[in-house]
Amino acid sequence: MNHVLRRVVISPRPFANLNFTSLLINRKMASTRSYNDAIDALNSLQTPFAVIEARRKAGIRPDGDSVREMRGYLARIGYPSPRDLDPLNIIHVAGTKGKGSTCAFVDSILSRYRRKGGPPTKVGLLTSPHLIAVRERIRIDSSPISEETFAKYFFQVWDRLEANANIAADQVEPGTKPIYSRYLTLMSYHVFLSEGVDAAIYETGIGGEYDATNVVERPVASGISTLGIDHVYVLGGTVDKIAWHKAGIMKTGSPAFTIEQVPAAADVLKERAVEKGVNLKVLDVDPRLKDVNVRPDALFQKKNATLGVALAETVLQKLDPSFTPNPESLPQEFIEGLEQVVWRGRCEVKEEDKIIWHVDGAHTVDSLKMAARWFIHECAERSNAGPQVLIFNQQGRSEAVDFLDGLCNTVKQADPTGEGFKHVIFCTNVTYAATGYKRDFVNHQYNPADIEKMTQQKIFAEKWAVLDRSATISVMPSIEEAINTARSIADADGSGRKLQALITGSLHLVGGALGILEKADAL
Ligand SMILES: Nc1ncnc2c1ncn2[C@@H]1O[C@H](COP(=O)(O)OP(=O)(O)OP(=O)(O)O)[C@@H](O)[C@H]1O
Ligand SMILES: [Mg+2]
Ligand SMILES: [Mg+2]
Repeated sequence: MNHVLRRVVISPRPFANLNFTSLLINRKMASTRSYNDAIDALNSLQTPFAVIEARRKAGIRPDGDSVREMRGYLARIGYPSPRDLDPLNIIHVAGTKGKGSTCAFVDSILSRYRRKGGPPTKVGLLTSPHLIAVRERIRIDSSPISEETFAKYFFQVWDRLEANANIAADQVEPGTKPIYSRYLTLMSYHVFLSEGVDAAIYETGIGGEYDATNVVERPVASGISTLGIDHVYVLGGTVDKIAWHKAGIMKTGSPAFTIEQVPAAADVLKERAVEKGVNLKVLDVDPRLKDVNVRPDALFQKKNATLGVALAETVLQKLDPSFTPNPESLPQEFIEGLEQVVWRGRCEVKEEDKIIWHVDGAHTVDSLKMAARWFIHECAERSNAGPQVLIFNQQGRSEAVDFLDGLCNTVKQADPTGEGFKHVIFCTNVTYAATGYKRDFVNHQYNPADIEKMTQQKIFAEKWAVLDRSATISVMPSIEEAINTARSIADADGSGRKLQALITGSLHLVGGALGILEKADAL
């Protein structure tokens, strides 16, 4: 087993330094205020690892205060009433898996109407997490906002929060700023309203009820994608508890949609819909998708597409009274939107001379099984498929070791040869061997010592050795070295067949890997 620890460049930045960091940022901001300054300032809003640990130990979880605080911050940046968000015609999506994909379908469909002259005329999209760069979380007309636009609005929000530090003091503590992802959510409202967006698609961050995106009171529609287990610490360890949180995005007076769910989740969604007086529609896979080439050709993606279609139809009906859905068939704009959607890092295939890379950001038990089935399906379709290699990571979640059973067994069972992965490489999320993290990936929420010692990766390696005695297992300190290891295996193979590599377990891993494979920002 390769436990060689190379130089890992990380910046631990203890909590005690935060004030100093902010001072430096404030001083620098006055003169330059570039995108990089904005990302540094944003990174200073991350909750440090030590604080997260302390909260966990004390059992502190988000509650209703978090939405009230967001309202206070909105007031400080110039939007005192929740009605101020109405011009955005928000489509709000929650779920354990498929949120981002559903939002991407809606965005892609609406963009076809926009290009025809609308409505809508300008489409906003907020998603999380990011794959390559922070600014990709906030898109207008399907493109991440530019570095200049990001920096401009980032600092407008920053300055307004400071200038109005005492407004809405009954809702949020004076002088504070929202943490990282909440800041981006807050900023997105300002960006979209300032830029004249008239349809905005919002993916929730974690849960729904207490999520920062839940400040919206009158969404055009809410959609709940597939529910399962994730973020157990915040949301609870059973699917009914998780469903309670996600159901929090349904709003009285707005239509809500979901797809088939496991019974425990479906029951909670229905109960909460009744409580709120919401007409929740539970959709079977849309029969109009029969002749639509949704990729990958898998049930989970058809469910995401079904939800996307219903949400897009609802917003189009609101914006254009002459738009009437046809129950028999989908308009050409919908078909093109669904078939040509781009949602990077999910079920993506990249071919090189000696390797075919399969890249998927799955990071829950269920979605990793889905990714494993997709991978085997892809390999089975090729005549020249060589040995299978896995590159995996998941940082900062101790339960991630349990992801490995499903991944290992699904691949073995689904693989006609029954062989499974011949080589398994666990690496950290550090992008490059020599220079460490890209600025957009600096993460103070992980324990730096664990990354330096590759603690998590060694636990994964030990577990895999039990699951599959025949696999060759390596542990690598960076994504770049993991990719190079796979390339060396391909070089040494000599069978003339292409190595089949699956990169999965974390969107950060996948984003870093795509950047390396494309030798550039894959944005
Ligand atoms: N409906 C679904 N059910 C199960 N797995 C899914 C579903 N949709 C997507 N996936 C898997 O989950 C991965 C992430 O998809 P997506 O980005 O749509 O989810 P998400 O809900 O936004 O997740 P997160 O924000 O937690 O990363 C995909 O690459 C795919 O492997
Ligand atoms: Mg998630
Ligand atoms: Mg997402």
